[in-house]
Order: sequence, then structure tokens, then C-alpha cells
Amino acid sequence: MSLLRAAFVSCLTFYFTLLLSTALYRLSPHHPLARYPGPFACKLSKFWLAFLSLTGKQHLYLKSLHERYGDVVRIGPNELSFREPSVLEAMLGVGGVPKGPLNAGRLLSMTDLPLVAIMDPVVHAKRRMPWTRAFSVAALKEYEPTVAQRVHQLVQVLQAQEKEVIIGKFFNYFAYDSMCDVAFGGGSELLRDGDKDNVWQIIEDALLLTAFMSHVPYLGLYFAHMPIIGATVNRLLSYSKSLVLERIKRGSERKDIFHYLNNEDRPDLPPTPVKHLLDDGVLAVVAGSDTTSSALTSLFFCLLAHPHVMERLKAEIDHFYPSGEDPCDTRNYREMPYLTAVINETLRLYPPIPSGTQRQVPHHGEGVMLGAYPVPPGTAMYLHPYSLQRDPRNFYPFPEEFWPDRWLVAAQRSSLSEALAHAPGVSKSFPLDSVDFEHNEAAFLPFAYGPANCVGKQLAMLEMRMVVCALLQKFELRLREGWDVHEYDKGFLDYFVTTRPDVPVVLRPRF
Ligand code: HEM
Repeated sequence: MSLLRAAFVSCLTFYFTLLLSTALYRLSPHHPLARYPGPFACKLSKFWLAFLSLTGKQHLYLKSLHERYGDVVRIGPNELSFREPSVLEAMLGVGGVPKGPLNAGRLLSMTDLPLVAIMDPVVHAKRRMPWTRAFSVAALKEYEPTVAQRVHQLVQVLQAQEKEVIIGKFFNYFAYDSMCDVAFGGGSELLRDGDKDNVWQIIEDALLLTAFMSHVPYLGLYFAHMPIIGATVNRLLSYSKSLVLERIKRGSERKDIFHYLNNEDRPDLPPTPVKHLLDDGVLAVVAGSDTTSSALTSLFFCLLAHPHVMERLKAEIDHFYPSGEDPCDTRNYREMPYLTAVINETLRLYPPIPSGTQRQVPHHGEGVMLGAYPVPPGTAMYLHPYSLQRDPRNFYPFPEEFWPDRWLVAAQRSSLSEALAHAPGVSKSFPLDSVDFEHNEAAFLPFAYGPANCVGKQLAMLEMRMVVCALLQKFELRLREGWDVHEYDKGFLDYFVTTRPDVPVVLRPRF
């Protein structure tokens, strides 16, 4: 008995001493990141940010840390957040810092990894090749009719609704159906049948749980065996994998993303291992639908909350697509600067992945210099889009407000004084002649940057342009009378991809 007790006490003493010395080391001036300021709790343990991420307010928390501590903040014992556009190339550019374990943590696995989670840059570059072919200009052109068909269906479904709609729900359905079409040549009919299989609940449940795990990826391997967590993530994975298996069985008459991922366009190359297809198939659907739906919901919220912007955009759309013209004919999109400005301004204020993705300096090696900042081996980091994109040093004036005109001034399509005339709440006393203008696109990172950036960016832009043109051509839209616009920011929550609140919209056909 006393032997057992002695063993227990020594064990306890060992672990207590281990924990204490780890904590003291992390807080000490000898820690390699000691030069970087940050809150005590972040320096002490990664669990602080992991628990905070469960509130969905990580984007706001990191922004507030930058406001308090400066451009580089220590947000974990071995992790930094940057609000410093000058490190863009060194961190995210060619030869920059490899991806960190964040995405592997979210997937509860270190082996079954899709493209987005591959940390070795050489393996990542090889795996990205078919993705790059799948999003070439020619490939995108072939997806256009498929997306257009879904946009027309979205319009019809909305026309059939009575009174008011929760617009984001229909964007979810649209984004998921069109992503399944483009990725696998079909497989989902949410717009037609509704969400009978609770696909979106599965996606949102998985997001919430994995927000925590992304901060403590090593725990993911254990949590994968816990019934609630493992089952939730596996439900999402197995649902998406079934779409891939069906596509393999069915084949496709059209060129879809899978056509490229499976090397069907390159018979000279060996067939792609089915395991890679399964892992990347999940990625295609989840990465492509939730993000696009988030962007569309934010965009329509911004338009509805700023009716004068909606009217100007409608005028541009009416010019190119009067009643009877097909709003999904892409030929005019490049000539529509205000449309692009509205999309960019939405992504600036409400990036669908507000905290961006992680990079990590390899454990073995010398560390790196990011501009003036030395970063030791093993350090993980973010270049935090939400903080950068609302920083007055990067976007001024009105850094926290929806002002699409800033993009016209930057593209020299409008003078500053003309743009200021359309600014939010500008009173006569505003010094129109003397105001500074800042516009730093190195600080605009909704799709990240460099060789591991969002490969689907142009598809997302295409979907957004088509939906906006079609909906504004066909409908008068307004928010439900009395709905408080502040609700949007309260419900715009960072679970890696954002969840967004219900936006109640009253639709009336225009013609
Ligand atoms: C508005 C919509 C979208 C936004 C804001 C967005 C944003 C992002 C971001 C921030 C990343 C991380 C890049 C990094 O690790 O540095 C990413 C990666 C990725 N996205 Fe998107 N995305 C969108 C739509 C799409 C669409 C429609 C697809 C189509 C399948 C897609 C496919 C991917 C893929 C495959 C990756 C992994 C790229 C890699 O690791 O090389 N995304 N996206």
C-alpha cells in the first residue's frame, strides 16, 4: 500500500514539476519568443486560444490584441500573429514558410490529408498540380454553363417563396449544389428537395468542434476516438466521400474538377490513388461551398444595409443586363467595376476565413527572418486578414465601413472627391479636400496569397458575379422592417469559416 502511495506521489510530483518548469520556461525571458509581447494566458498555454475559439470571436480577439500590443503578437507559447503586410512575400510567397498543422488538427488526422492540410511544400506542390489544371482559364470556361444553370434555378426557387426568406439558407443550397456539379458532375439537389439529409447542419457542427482542435492538433488524434467529436467529423467526411465514390462509379459526361484530379485529362500520367481522390473530394465540396455562401450572405447583407450602394449597383447591372438579357453571360463582367468593388469591399470587411490559415517554421533548421522579425524554428504563425483589412494604415478613410468606392479610386476609375460624395455618413463639415487615402492591396488577403493560396478564387468570383447580377436583375430586395442591422456583426462568428446570422429579406419581382 505504502509502495503504491509512494509511486502515486512521485508520479504527481514528476508531472507537477514538469508542468511548472514548462510554464516558467514559456513565461521566462529565455524563451525564443520572449521578445514578442502578448497576453499572459496566451504565452502560458495554447488552451486559452483553443477555448476562446469556441466562442466564435477569435477574429475580434486577435484584432484587439493587435490594437493593444502592436503588429506582432505572441498568441500561443510558440505562435505569433502578424498584422504587418510587409512580411507577405516572406511568409506566404514562393519559398515562404510551409503550412502549419491547423488543418490537420481540424481533420483529426495527420495522414488522411487533403491538399489544404499538406505541410510539406514539395508534396503540396505536387498534389496541387491537377488542382491548377482544374482551375485553368479553359477549365473555368467549361464550368460556366453548369454554374449558370444553378443560378437560374436559385432565381426560380426564390420566385416561388412567399413573403420573406432567410437569404443565407438559399445561398447555402446554391453553393453546395453548384460545387457538387462542378466538382463531381452532380450529386446534390438541395435547391430542389431542401436539406433532407441535414448536410449544412453536419458542416456547421464539424466546424464548431474542429475550431478547438485546430489549436491543439496533436489532441485531434485522440479526440478522433471520442464518440461525439469523432462521429461529427466522420459524418462530414463520409458524406463527402460517398459523393466521390458515386462519381467514380458513374463517370461524367462533362469535364468536372474530378476529371483533372483523377488525371482523366492526362492519360500519360499514372492514375491518382483513390485515397487522394477521397481526401481532396471532401476538400472540393467543403472549401468551395461554405466560403462562397458566407461571402454571398455578407455581400447581400451589405447591400441591404446600404440601399444607395444597391441602387448604384443595380444601375450598372441594368446597363449591361436589361430585362430579357442573360445575367449569367460572363462577357460583360470585366466591364463592371462597381460589381467588382462591391465584392472586394465585402471580402475586406467580412472575409469568410477571417483568421486566415497557419504557417509554421520547420522544427529542424535555423528559423527565418520575416522582414525585421526573427522567427525561431517550430514557430506557428498567422498573417491575420481580419486585422489587416480593417487597419486604417491599409484602408483609409472609413476602414471599418462599407465603402466600395475605395476600390474605384484605387483603380483610377473615380476621383477621391467623387468617391467621398458616396461615402457613408459624410457630413458637409467633412474635409473632402484634405483627406488622406490609403489602399494597400498587400493587406487584402481573403483568398490568402502565394503557391498555397485559394486555388478556387476565380470560380468563387464567377459564382458571386452571376448570383449578384441575376438577383438584382430580377428582384427588389429589402430587409425585414425593424430588423436590427447590428445583428449581423454579432452573428458573424469565426469558426475558421464563419457562421453568419439569419438575414431576413423581403423579395419582390422587378418585372
Ligand atoms: C469566397 C470564397 C472563397 C474564399 C474566401 C476562399 C478562401 C480560401 C483561403 C483563405 C484558403 C487558404 C489558403 C492558404 O492556406 O493559404 C483557401 C484554400 C483553398 N480553397 Fe478557397 N476560398 C473560397 C472559395 C473556394 C472555391 C469555390 C473553391 C473550389 C473548390 C476553393 C478551393 C480551395 C482549395 C482547394 C484550397 C486549398 C489550396 C491549397 O492548399 O493549395 N475555394 N481558400
